[in-house]
Amino acid sequence: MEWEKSKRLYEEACKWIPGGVNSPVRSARAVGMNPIFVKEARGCRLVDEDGNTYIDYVGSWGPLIVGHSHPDIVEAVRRAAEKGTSYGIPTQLEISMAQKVVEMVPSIDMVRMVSSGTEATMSAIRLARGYTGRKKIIKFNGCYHGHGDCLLVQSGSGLATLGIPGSPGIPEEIVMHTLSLPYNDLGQVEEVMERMGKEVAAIIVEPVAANMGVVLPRPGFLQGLRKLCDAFGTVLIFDEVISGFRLAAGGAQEVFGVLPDLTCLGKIIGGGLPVGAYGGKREIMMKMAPVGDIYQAGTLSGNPLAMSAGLATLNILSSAGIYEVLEEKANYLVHGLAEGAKAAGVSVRMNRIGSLGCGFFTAEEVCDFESALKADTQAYAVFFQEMLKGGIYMAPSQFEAFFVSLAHEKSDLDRTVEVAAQAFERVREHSARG
Ligand SMILES: NCC(=O)CCC(=O)O
Repeated sequence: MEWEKSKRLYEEACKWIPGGVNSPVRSARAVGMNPIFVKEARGCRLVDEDGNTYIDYVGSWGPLIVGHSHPDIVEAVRRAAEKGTSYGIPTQLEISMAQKVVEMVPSIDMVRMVSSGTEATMSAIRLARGYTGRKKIIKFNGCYHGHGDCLLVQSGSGLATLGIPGSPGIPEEIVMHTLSLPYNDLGQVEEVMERMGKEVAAIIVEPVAANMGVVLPRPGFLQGLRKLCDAFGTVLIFDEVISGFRLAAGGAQEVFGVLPDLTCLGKIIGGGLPVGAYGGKREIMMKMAPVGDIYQAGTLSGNPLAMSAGLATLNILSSAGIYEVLEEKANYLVHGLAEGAKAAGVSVRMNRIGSLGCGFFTAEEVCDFESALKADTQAYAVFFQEMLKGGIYMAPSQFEAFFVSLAHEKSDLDRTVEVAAQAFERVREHSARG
């Protein structure tokens, strides 16, 4: 496989864009490569500028659950664009979107659209603080809630890939109110809440952590957070930017039967266009301006193109049996991958829920950030490179998820398993060489 054109484009990009990328996670540095430059994509397939084709498991980091350039989405965006791309004036589309979200997500009574997941979490935190009149927030190590200042503490995603805990440029006065605790350790949360629960505005959590690889909540963890928030008058925020509409129509809260006070959404709700949303209990949401005095705004919030793409996606996801289909595809894939790793004698921990998954190159159970960080990132780099050469595009980091879409056919999954079997062999050879 040749990457001549991608290489040239990368060199050119680096002259004008820091690191050649508009988001650090797109860099392939951690896996010892340059990024590929995409020309186009359809279904589950990407085509790069050199004409190489890949089966894609990144899906734009989650939004493309129905696959690339799905005809319904393309048509919805085209129709919307013909009527204007943005007004900054309310549209009926925004009502349809709000109704759809309220119908699908169990805990949401009212919702506000924004333009990214980062905006959603920033706004939800402000709302929780404004509503409670408290400053402190609790988050969890390895969870990533976008790049807003007060949440960039012990974060996953690109920070985990780069091995950095936070970012210069964030004054300590801003993060002094953020406490980051180990994911899945309810005991520690209880202890902190006993001490200072009345000062804690919000507990924010990815109900399924998907930015340190994928880590599932232990039985009772989410329920325990709910109880603590009830006991101390703290707002429970689920960041379902990744898990929302991915695990089920109602996201992780539906799957685990735990209802947060506020939910942050993004990715799938925009069908591949820039979007975010936060919503929840009416009583809390009504504190937002212009009815209340907590402020949040946006030129492109509720953008008609994004609403149209999002609604078209949510309509597909509302059909009966869709999540069972996704479950079946992802289960099939993960079984195949696990068998390949076993046959090659490589220790891989497959963590999966629905069409969201990850393989950690470690023999130990991965249940939090600490155990995730024990994964062998060199082994992952070898795996990534071999998969890429075989025409399979995985996330260029051990600490990101893979996403199975409705567009992945059995033959695509079979091909993936076949390439992976070889890739695991290369990993074993590489490890044997030390
Ligand atoms: N876990 C990574 C993402 O969700 C993608 C957002 C980004 O570009 O940082």
